[in-house]
Amino acid sequence: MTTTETPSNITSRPQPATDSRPGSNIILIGMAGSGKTTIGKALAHRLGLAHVDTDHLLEAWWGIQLQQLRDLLGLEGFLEAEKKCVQGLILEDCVISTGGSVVYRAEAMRALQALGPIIGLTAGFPAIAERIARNPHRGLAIAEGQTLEDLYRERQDLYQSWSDLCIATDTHPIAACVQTIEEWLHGQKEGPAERI
Ligand SMILES: Nc1ncnc2c1ncn2[C@@H]1O[C@H](COP(=O)(O)OP(=O)(O)OP(=O)(O)O)[C@@H](O)[C@H]1O
Ligand SMILES: O=C(O)C1=C[C@@H](O)[C@@H](O)[C@H](O)C1
Ligand SMILES: [Mg+2]
Repeated sequence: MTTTETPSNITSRPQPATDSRPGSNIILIGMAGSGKTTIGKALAHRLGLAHVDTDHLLEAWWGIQLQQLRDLLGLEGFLEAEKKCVQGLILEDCVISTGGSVVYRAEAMRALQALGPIIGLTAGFPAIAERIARNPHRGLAIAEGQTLEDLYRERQDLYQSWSDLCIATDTHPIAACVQTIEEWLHGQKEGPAERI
């Protein structure tokens, strides 16, 4: 080791290996309750990949639940913490489920784009409202005075514009969503990537 090298085993973050394959992950985005965690786990299992959920990383890093973190940091602070978490990801061959609010930070989305194709999970507002009501402990990055429907409408174009593929999770069961994603990924390996 020369004197200019940083001892990588002590303080520096691990860097991607020189033979790393950027883009080998699969990223899921979508509204809270759209199924990022559920489909992410099932897809990872199906493909034999590891599953990483950035919501769980944030909770582990801060040691508190997401809604508590949102309350502690405020909306902007939460979005910044989520962005930093995503920008710090160094991953290969993982299915990455994200938080619903990650689309509010373009830098975070560009970091995700570098990690692999982005799949947007969609569902109509009634299904999202029902799924969120079923799990009231689910955190939400919602501004004061905003309704869930406002939030849903505000985000639709964002999710769509960052997605390489969109899959409806309210009209297809989990296994069918996983199969469609798997087939699409297979097609991507054979031909050039296409935004649909
Ligand atoms: N086809 C489907 N795909 C995914 N989830 C489905 C489907 N049908 C029903 N569900 C249900 O919808 C819910 C989706 O919740 P999940 O926690 O996976 O969403 P999420 O996008 O990760 O939300 P959050 O952003 O809050 O983490 C689960 O209760 C799941 O069982
Ligand atoms: O859609 C949202 O606003 C959120 C969804 C969750 O995944 C968490 O990332 C967080 O609670 C915010
Ligand atoms: Mg989730």
